[in-house]
Amino acid sequence: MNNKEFKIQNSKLNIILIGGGGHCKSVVDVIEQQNIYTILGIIDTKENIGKKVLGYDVIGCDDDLKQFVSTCNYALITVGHITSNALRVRLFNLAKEVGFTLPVIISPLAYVSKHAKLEEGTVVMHHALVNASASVGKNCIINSKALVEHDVHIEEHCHISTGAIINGGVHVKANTFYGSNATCKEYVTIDGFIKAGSIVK
Ligand SMILES: CC(=O)SCCNC(=O)CCNC(=O)[C@H](O)C(C)(C)COP(=O)(O)OP(=O)(O)OC[C@H]1O[C@@H](n2cnc3c(N)ncnc32)[C@H](O)[C@@H]1OP(=O)(O)O
Repeated sequence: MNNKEFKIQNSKLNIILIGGGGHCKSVVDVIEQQNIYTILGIIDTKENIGKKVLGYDVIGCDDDLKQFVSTCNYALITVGHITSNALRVRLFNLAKEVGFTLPVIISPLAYVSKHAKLEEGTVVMHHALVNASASVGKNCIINSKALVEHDVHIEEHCHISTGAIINGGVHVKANTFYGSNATCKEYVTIDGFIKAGSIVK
């Protein structure tokens, strides 16, 4: 390794991922492509400590979170959200409480307008598009190939699933699950559980 490579590797920021299931795997891929953070390990249930997710060690469970803050400033909630987001919300609040910073993670394969605003702990996955004047609250998942159009306002703790379309000016209330391939009329308000493939008018 030459000097330049060494400096680049050491200038990367450490992050831990909280939740070691399927969504975690997709987020690992985004973070690896982004090449800004070094994944120190995964937090999952006690039974899974010592196992690996895509080569990264499960290093602890929720109870251990506080001990990692001194070696790692950054964390992201990588538990998924389909039937309920209660666990994502609880872990987000816990991570904040113990002192982690929850960054915005954007895939290098996504497009996020410089006129859009994203809040802490939100992830924008591969090939998603967030257009001008859109805003996305904290701890949201904008999943692969989702389209969030101009002037959309998404409140906190929402999951906009794979391939979903949110047309211009729509307001998505907090904790909403918006299923894969769902679409909607422009400037409507969306709240709750929207099934995959729905049309919201
Ligand atoms: C990377 C990724 O994989 S992102 C994954 C994104 N996944 C999706 O978009 C699919 C989400 N699921 C759905 O939209 C629906 O389950 C469907 C459309 C696939 C099936 O719907 P239906 O056949 O009409 O089934 P039904 O209405 O009985 O609901 C089935 C499931 O939907 C979910 N569901 C339906 N309504 C609700 C609701 N109001 N709140 C929470 N969950 C609900 C539950 O998971 C339910 O499972 P259960 O059997 O444990 O209750």
